Amino acid sequence: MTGQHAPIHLRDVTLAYGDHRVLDGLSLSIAAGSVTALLGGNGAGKSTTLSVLLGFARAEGGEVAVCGIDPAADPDGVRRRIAYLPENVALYEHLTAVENADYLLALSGQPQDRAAITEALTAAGLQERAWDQRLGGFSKGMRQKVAIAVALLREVPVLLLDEPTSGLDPRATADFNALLAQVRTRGTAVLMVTHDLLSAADVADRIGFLDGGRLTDEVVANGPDRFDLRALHARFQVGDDRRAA
Ligand SMILES: Nc1ncnc2c1ncn2[C@@H]1O[C@H](COP(=O)(O)OP(=O)(O)OP(=O)(O)O)[C@@H](O)[C@H]1O
Repeated sequence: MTGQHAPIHLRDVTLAYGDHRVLDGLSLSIAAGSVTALLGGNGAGKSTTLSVLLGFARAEGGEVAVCGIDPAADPDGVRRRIAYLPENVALYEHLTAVENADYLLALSGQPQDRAAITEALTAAGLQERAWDQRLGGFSKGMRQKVAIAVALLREVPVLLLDEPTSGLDPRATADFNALLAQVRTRGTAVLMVTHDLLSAADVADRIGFLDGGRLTDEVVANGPDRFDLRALHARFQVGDDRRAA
C-alpha cells in the first residue's frame, strides 16, 4: 500500500504488446469525488488503461495504484474497490432486473435486500414496471441502468466506465449524466472512457486526451476555467483527421 495517492493513480506507465507500444508514459491522477473523461482515437490506449487499473493487463514500467494498492500485486484487492461498467454490460437474460442485481451483489460479497435494490433501480431511472421483468426484452439503456444500480449499491471508492453512453439515446444519456453527478457527490473517483465529447463536457471535471498511449492534452471541464467547447471540438477534429491521414 502506498496510501498517499489519489484513488486512481498512474505515473509514467508504459505497456507494450510485442513491439507495439500501447501506453507510453501515461500519467493520470483522479481525486475522490471527481470525474475524469478520457478521450482519444481508436487504439489510443483508453481501454488498456482501464485493464491496467483492473489488474487484467500489467504495466511494464511506472506506477499504478488504486486506493493505494498495486493492481499487479493484488488484483482481487483492487477489484473489491472498483465498480466497472464494460461497454457491453454482461447480465443474465433469463433473470429479472431485481434478480440480476441480487445475484451480482451476492457474487461480489455485498448482498442487499429488495428494498435497497429497488431504491437503486429507481435512482438509476429504471421504471417500476420493469423491475420484475426478465432482461430478454430490455433496451441497451435499460440494461445500462441495471448495471449502474449494481455499481451504486456496491458503494466502492472507484468507478470505471468504458463508453457508457455509446448506443444510448439523448434522453438516456442525460439520465446517465445526472446519475454520474450523484455518484460524484458520494465521493467516488470516476474514470470514464468515451468518444462522446458532449457527454464528457456535461459530466466531467476534467477531460484528458490520449494519443499514442500518452496524455497529450488535459482541460478543465467544470467551473470558471472551463474550456471553450467549440474551440476544443475543432482541435479534436483536427487531431482525428491528422491521425486518419
Ligand atoms: N490483448 C492485446 N494484445 C495485443 N494488442 C492489443 C491487446 N489489447 C489491445 N491491443 C492493442 O492495443 C492498442 C490500444 O487498444 P485499446 O483497446 O486500449 O484502444 P482504445 O483507445 O480503447 O480504442 P477504441 O476507441 O477503439 O476502443 C490497439 O492497437 C489494440 O489493437
